[in-house]
Amino acid sequence: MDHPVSTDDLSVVLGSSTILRGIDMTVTDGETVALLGANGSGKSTLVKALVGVVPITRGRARLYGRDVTTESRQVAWGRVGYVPQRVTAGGGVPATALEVVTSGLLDGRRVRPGAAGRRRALEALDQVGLADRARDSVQVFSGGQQQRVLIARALVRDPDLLVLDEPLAGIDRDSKEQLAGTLATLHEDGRTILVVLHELGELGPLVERCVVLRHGRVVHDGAPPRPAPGHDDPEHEHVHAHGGDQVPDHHVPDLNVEL
Ligand SMILES: Nc1ncnc2c1ncn2[C@@H]1O[C@H](COP(=O)(O)OP(=O)(O)OP(=O)(O)O)[C@@H](O)[C@H]1O
Repeated sequence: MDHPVSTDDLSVVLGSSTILRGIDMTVTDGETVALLGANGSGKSTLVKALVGVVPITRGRARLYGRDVTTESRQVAWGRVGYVPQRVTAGGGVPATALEVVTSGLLDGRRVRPGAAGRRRALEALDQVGLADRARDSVQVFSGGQQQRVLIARALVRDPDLLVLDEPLAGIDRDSKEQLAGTLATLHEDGRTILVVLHELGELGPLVERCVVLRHGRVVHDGAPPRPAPGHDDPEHEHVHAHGGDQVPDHHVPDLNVEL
């Protein structure tokens, strides 16, 4: 079975630093997996290595069974949508939201995506709630709106595997909920989603498995950390009896895995 993502003893050294150490990770068809970990634990480097942006020093990474280093030309890149961590969608080049999203369809062979492609790009913009801004320059967009344009750019290929690096960072609450809804629909459709997150947040209900990195190693791979019973109840006051005294309990209850 060729899984959407599999890594085998993957290590990445950048400069003189070992960033990832012996990562074994598999994402199976239709799964939604969150990649969690503290700042600098290597989450972005791992997804960059998976999509061939960062060179792999040892071990291997495969997408749909093809080695991203040695079989790069055979990898089904058309099945993969990648949303990098918060970069500007404009890149200094004046372009409308529609142009940026349409460029996600270009694969080096087709010079112009044509009317069908533009229709598809409009649908993708609609999925992120920006259809009405299609013809505006992304340079005037807010950071969160630019992020949504980049997500639309990945969605326009109708990918089977979506790899997103902190897609909700810097996005307002309504847009987060909208994007969570879009990802939920893709998940129900059977797509595979690997998403780098700081906290489960709005995507919590969607995530089936968490891989937690610390100092470039996997320290947890399994069920999402769940709040202790009752702690996710908004009415819960986090006050427990300790030897007869009521002592306020200020620990953060929603992530039991130490990051
Ligand atoms: N090109 C590079 N050269 C050297 N070190 C790098 C390079 N890119 C990243 N690093 C280092 O690798 C480590 C992991 O970075 P990475 O961006 O993967 O972490 P992260 O878990 O995604 O963090 P964050 O949550 O802050 O985005 C960091 O210490 C970073 O400084």
